[in-house]
Amino acid sequence: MITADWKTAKVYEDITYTKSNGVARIAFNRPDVRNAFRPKTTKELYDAFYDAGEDVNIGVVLLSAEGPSSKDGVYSFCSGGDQKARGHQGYVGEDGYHRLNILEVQRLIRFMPKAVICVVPGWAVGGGHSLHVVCDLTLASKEHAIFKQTDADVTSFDGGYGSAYLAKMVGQKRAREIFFLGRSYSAQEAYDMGMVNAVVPHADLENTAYQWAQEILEKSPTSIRMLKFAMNLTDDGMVGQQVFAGEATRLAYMTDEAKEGRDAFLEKRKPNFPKKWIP
Ligand SMILES: CC(C)(COP(=O)(O)OP(=O)(O)OC[C@H]1O[C@@H](n2cnc3c(N)ncnc32)[C@H](O)[C@@H]1OP(=O)(O)O)[C@@H](O)C(=O)NCCC(=O)NCCSC(=O)c1cc(O)c2ccccc2c1O
Repeated sequence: MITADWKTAKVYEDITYTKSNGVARIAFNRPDVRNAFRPKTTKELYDAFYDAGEDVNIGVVLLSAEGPSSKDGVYSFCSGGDQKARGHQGYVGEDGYHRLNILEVQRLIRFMPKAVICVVPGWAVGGGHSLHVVCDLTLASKEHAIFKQTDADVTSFDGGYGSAYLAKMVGQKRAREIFFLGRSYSAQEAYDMGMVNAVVPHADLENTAYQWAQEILEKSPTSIRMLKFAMNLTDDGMVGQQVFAGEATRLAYMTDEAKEGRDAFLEKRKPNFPKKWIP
């Protein structure tokens, strides 16, 4: 078992960002408001996820949360958009613009060629629930994780991955129940529905996520990225095909054929491709 030795990768205001032995950990850090995200939070999340995606030494990302709340000791993963920052068109940032830019973070998680594990130590609500849905894997605290969709209470519906992809995961009837009734579900209930990979004692949650990450890091990086994009493909339509095909193009670039095509162009001659049509 490898013990994590987290080193700060960058200092932010609303999140923490650390790295250890091939793993990046990005964590919400507004526990007193159940880790609700405001535009500053989503901007920081985007920046950290982008960095983790670009870092060739990072193979797995954990999306987690700091806590508990200093006010009442309650643990949370994320309670979605900060309703105090909500204006009439979106969530209002320091620049005064209204944004729904958590969707950009969702797309970054979805399209990054690395596994993203969601670590849920407490409440996963509204847009926080949708974030867990879009991550590749979810581990949940046995004692404190609670899954709840409040979108229909606050007229803010995630009509993309948060709902449609959830339905693929737990089935249409359960997904409609989750959104239409807005009930709370325990980690075990979420596991039984198929939207959580493991229910873990709270004290072991972070370490378990780290060990799962280490197991993934032992696998072939090319296989992990191709498998992730293959599993995304049918649900992501033409964009899913584009992302998967980009990886196929990268593999094709590595062949002698591709080198010959490039060199022939640069040398202003006809390409002499190897005449081998593999069966
Ligand atoms: C999460 C809760 C169920 C927890 O309930 P509990 O009783 O344990 O805690 P309190 O309610 O007392 O909260 C403690 C403290 O935190 C503040 N707080 C909690 N959540 C938020 C929040 N989302 N925004 C702002 N502040 C929050 C709360 O006010 C308390 O502060 P005090 O100062 O009074 O101590 C419960 O808190 C809860 O239901 N929270 C709200 C959940 C919610 O409705 N979230 C928004 C859903 S919509 C959304 O997230 C969303 C965002 C997007 O950007 C989208 C973009 C595009 C499409 C869809 C989007 C989307 O759906």
